[in-house]
Amino acid sequence: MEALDYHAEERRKAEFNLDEMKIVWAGSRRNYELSDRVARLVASDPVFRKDNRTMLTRKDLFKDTLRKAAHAWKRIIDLRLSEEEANMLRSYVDQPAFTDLHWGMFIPAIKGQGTSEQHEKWLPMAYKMQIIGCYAQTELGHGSNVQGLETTATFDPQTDEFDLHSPTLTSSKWWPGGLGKVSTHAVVYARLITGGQDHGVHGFIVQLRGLDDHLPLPGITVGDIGMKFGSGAYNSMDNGLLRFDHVRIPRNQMLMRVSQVTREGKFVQSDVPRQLVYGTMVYVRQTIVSDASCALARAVCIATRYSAVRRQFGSQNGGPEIQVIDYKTQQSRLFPLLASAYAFRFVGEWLKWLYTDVTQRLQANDFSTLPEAHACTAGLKSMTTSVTADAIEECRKLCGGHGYLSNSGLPELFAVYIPTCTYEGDNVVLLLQVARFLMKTVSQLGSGKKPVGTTAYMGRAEHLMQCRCEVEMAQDWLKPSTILEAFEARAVRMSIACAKSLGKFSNPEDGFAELSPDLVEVAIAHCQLIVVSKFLEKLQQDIPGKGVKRQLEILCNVYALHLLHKHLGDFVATGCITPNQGALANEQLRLLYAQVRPNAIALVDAFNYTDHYLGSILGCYDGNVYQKLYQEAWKDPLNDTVVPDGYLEYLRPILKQHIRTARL
Ligand SMILES: CC/C=C\C/C=C\C/C=C\C/C=C\CCCCC(=O)SCCNC(=O)CCNC(=O)[C@H](O)C(C)(C)COP(=O)(O)OP(=O)(O)OC[C@H]1O[C@@H](n2cnc3c(N)ncnc32)[C@H](O)[C@@H]1OP(=O)(O)O
Ligand SMILES: Cc1cc2nc3c(=O)[nH]c(=O)nc-3n(C[C@H](O)[C@H](O)[C@H](O)COP(=O)(O)OP(=O)(O)OC[C@H]3O[C@@H](n4cnc5c(N)ncnc54)[C@H](O)[C@@H]3O)c2cc1C
Repeated sequence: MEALDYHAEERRKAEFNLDEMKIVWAGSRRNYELSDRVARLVASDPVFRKDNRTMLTRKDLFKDTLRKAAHAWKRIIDLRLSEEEANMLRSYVDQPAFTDLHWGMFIPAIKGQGTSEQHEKWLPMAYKMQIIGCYAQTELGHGSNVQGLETTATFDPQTDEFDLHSPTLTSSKWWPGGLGKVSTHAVVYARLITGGQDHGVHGFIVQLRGLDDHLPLPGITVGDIGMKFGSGAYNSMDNGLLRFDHVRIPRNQMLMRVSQVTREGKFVQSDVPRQLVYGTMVYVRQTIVSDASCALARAVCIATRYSAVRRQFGSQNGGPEIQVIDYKTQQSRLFPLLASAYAFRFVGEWLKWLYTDVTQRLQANDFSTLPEAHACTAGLKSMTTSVTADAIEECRKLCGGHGYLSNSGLPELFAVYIPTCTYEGDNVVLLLQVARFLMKTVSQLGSGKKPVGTTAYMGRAEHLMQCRCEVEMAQDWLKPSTILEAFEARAVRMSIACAKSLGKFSNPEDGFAELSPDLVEVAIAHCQLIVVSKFLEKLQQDIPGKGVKRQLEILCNVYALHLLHKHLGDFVATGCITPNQGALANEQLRLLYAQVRPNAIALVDAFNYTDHYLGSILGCYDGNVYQKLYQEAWKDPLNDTVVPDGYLEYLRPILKQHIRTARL
């Protein structure tokens, strides 16, 4: 018997080839096939069940995480999965674990900052998971200010060793994932001291626990920092604390690609810029942008499918009520998020390319694109994670009361997702880095140095400062060049206005501090321009499949025009557009929503998420929401007994007292 599909009618409405859209979303046919196979593999494996995890105690959740990680590793070995497939498998298991940090930061830190001898020694053990590592940078007293870290690594020429020490309470390492209970090793960031001189923060490979008994090595105090936001959620991770009491490590465990310490204790700074010590963060920020599109797509998929099932008001002659997805307000809240998911997907693809390019250049000692890579990864990490975190909460509200149920999947997704706005760089701190980069670019405009890459538009500042938007009718807003010029003009005008204001301060640092809220806005305008322009560039590509390109054009316009509507103040205040042109953009936006509507369900189907990965009754593929909610309610442990525990001790006496009082 064919299973009932409550979305069948919605799916029939789609005006594009879904299979081709799935490939666009995945990046290529190969990626699609790989990811589809791995997602199904995880979904069909009972060990990876996750429907009960919000009910587990912290200890049970942690043990469950260890069990899943061990099982995942077994599957990876047994099935001889490639590194790419293994990463996919871990991400579909969808439970934050120490392995994220081992593969995502410990290994990349050694690869990026270690010498070839260090690669040869450490990487084979790490790849086989004979050692498990984490990334121990943040301290109790300092996270954002990396140069403010206090842990010391003092070279002792007598023994050819470093002495790792935590001199203060605030120097305790605090937060590293995987550190609390699992990691045998860590890349520890500490101030390098040689001959009494402080050379700033560098990375060191330090063994923390015995490989036979898992006990902390002498001089090491290590443990978990405690429960975090939400039930389940990120509590599967053992974020840890760590203190060193004069722990000795051999000299060759300092990561020495950027700087070296010789046998005699001489500090040698190579030609490689010191910022490469921050390289692992750049790598992870880049991956976080792609992950943002996945998390956003997940929330949007749940809210869209549920909005098509849910009906409220408007029944005519006893007929069905209106699907909430047909309310214009619902569309104006939901469809920009759907468009943003696609936009972040494409900018994530581009950022991956940029990162690969900069890595290849670094290997050839070309450091010219490093500032651009830093600004793009920092800015886009910040912008996409902030939008996604807010969007998950918006999707919860779009699902009304049922969105607040744990089994909607949204509370847990929110709790797991929100720390991305903080980790790997606080989002405001990162936007200020972008602003610095932009102000530097503006200051060099008259010097003959041509801005390149994502700031190339600033080379056309003269035109962009005085150009007038030519929109006369709503449909004029559909011209890519019109949209692009409006975003470029807004970004450049905001940058130059801020640069001028900065120029009024005698001390530039005072000016930067004073104007920092405006500078954050400038950075956001620049990042939004990048996302819009990369979406438009994507549309220049040959995109096969009936109606696929057309849908993407619609989504691109929704993305750009909803931003224009949201930030109308910026656009109008900088004189890029008139208030009337702003109103025309809004008119066009409404027309675009009507075009998205029949395709909405198919556009979220294109994410190809299994019900297992989505983990949401409201977002389940077949849309059989009410029956599933009803069945699920009875599985709650509170419903194991008809009369609850505690009735005799606490409820009955009150009720009886009531009866006694009534009798009086
Ligand atoms: C299921 C998942 C599966 C797989 C996922 C795969 C991978 C993901 C893995 C794990 C993810 C899971 C969990 C996440 C765990 C999170 C881990 C962490 O949070 S680690 C700790 C992160 N910490 C931070 O990000 C700290 C933020 N602070 C900084 O980066 C810096 O201190 C600063 C704010 C940039 C300031 O640094 P500093 O004071 O040194 O710099 P200045 O402002 O003086 O600038 C000097 C100069 O340097 C340039 N610059 C700064 N940073 C960089 C850089 N990274 N690269 C290149 N250049 C940089 C800066 O622009 C200045 O340039 P100038 O103006 O002089 O030209
Ligand atoms: C779940 C999670 C996992 C983590 N995993 C790891 C890990 O594996 N390894 C690791 O080393 N670290 C890890 N961290 C730590 C994380 O990287 C830091 O918390 C993060 O970099 C932010 O630093 P902070 O906590 O010092 O924030 P703070 O800098 O103290 O921020 C507090 C507030 O001050 C503001 N602020 C700070 N500086 C400025 C400024 N210059 N200008 C304007 N405003 C400013 C911020 O915007 C923010 O509002 C993790 C954190 C979390 C939450």
